[in-house]
Amino acid sequence: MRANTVDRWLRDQINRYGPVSKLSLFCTPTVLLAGPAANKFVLFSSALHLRHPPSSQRIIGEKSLLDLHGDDHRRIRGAILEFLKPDMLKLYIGRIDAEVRHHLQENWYGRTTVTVMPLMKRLTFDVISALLVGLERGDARDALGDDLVRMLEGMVAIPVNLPFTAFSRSLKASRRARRLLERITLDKKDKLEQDNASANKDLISRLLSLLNDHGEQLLTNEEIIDNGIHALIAGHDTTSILMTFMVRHLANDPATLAAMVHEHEEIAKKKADREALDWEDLSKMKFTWRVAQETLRIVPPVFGILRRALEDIEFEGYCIPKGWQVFLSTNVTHMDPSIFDEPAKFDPSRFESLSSTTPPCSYVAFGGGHRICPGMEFAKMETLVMMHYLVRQFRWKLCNKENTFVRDPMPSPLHGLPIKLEHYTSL
Ligand code: HEM
Repeated sequence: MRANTVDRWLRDQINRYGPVSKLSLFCTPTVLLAGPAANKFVLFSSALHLRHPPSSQRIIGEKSLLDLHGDDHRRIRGAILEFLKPDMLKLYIGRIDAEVRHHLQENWYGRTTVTVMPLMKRLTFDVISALLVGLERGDARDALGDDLVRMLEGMVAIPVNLPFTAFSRSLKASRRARRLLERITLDKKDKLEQDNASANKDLISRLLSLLNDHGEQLLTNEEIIDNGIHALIAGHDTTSILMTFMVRHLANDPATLAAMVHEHEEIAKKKADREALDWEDLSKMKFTWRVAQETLRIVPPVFGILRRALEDIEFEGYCIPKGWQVFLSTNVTHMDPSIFDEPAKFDPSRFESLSSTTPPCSYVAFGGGHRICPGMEFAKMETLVMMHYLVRQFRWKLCNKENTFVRDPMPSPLHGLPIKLEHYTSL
């Protein structure tokens, strides 16, 4: 998948054969769909089950949301949302703020060039490992970070467990990460039982403290571990890609950058020196979030959604046979000129009134329906906090003029996006 040819190939396929066509994916007959009606059909249908590359289940574990449906999916998703809902997330802005400042101080400040993508990955990992698993900075966090990278490398690999394959390295990393999460889970359980820890400290503590109607732990330890690993994986590359592509875009769009700087300076004016951002500050970053949404429209980290038909099912007069896959190309809809006027133009103002100007389900960067991304608010918080400090402290120029990216299957800019940095103000 080189130089975003996948996006182009999907667009050509849909232009040639229309919004419903056939192909073979992972050796399985697959219906390719695009458009708002297809988005609604796929995201809301209970006759289509989530399908993912076979290697990912063995890396993440069988009890994660990826493999669950119906009541089990609702129970675990509900538990995860107990942590990821805005009321809870409000409690964590200070910690995200501290991680972002530390990251900038360690990795950006005093440098003349940096490579953005690996740094954004490091930052998102630091934030999610602190808030989802409760790991402080140190060796255990670093080891989990290395294992997470290895796990991600094997997610779409051929699932053959032979020595020296990406898949076998991923499985080993997954076993190590699982052992670490198991130790952390048992330790937190002990502390919670002795009333020696807060149930709201992180996702694992929150999941451990949820009880069913009989007063028993709602989720088993295995469910907690598998879903902890899944949340780490789901939250790592996605948010770092968003922030990387925002940096790439802002380098060549002084008007958007100036509007963002203005928004953040207004917020900073009312803060004491070194005071952390709070929920109210984030609620004022409306323009910045529109810039993020527009970035996700043009370069969605998740460019397609895969499902499997549980029974024969009809869409717009076509029968999709039981067992077939459905691949929903979300990026093709995002770039459809009949829905988004001048789709290649970067225009954050589209998001001022998106629902009145586009058909429902046109914008699906975070999915939709019962599997809509539960980490959306979390990703929003991380992105807004990072952008607040970045645009106030730095100016930058791209080292590579070529404006392309590869998909593998997540998008990544050329050479990880090296930039020349200029320091604007100090921390
Ligand atoms: C810019 C950042 C992000 C983007 C673009 C994104 C996108 C998505 C999309 C499109 C889906 C739906 C996939 C489908 O229907 O098959 C999804 C699901 C999911 N995301 Fe995100 N995500 C982001 C950040 C996060 C974060 C930070 C977390 C965790 C803290 C997270 C956790 C999850 C989980 C657990 C699911 C599975 C939900 C389910 O199956 O019920 N995501 N995400």
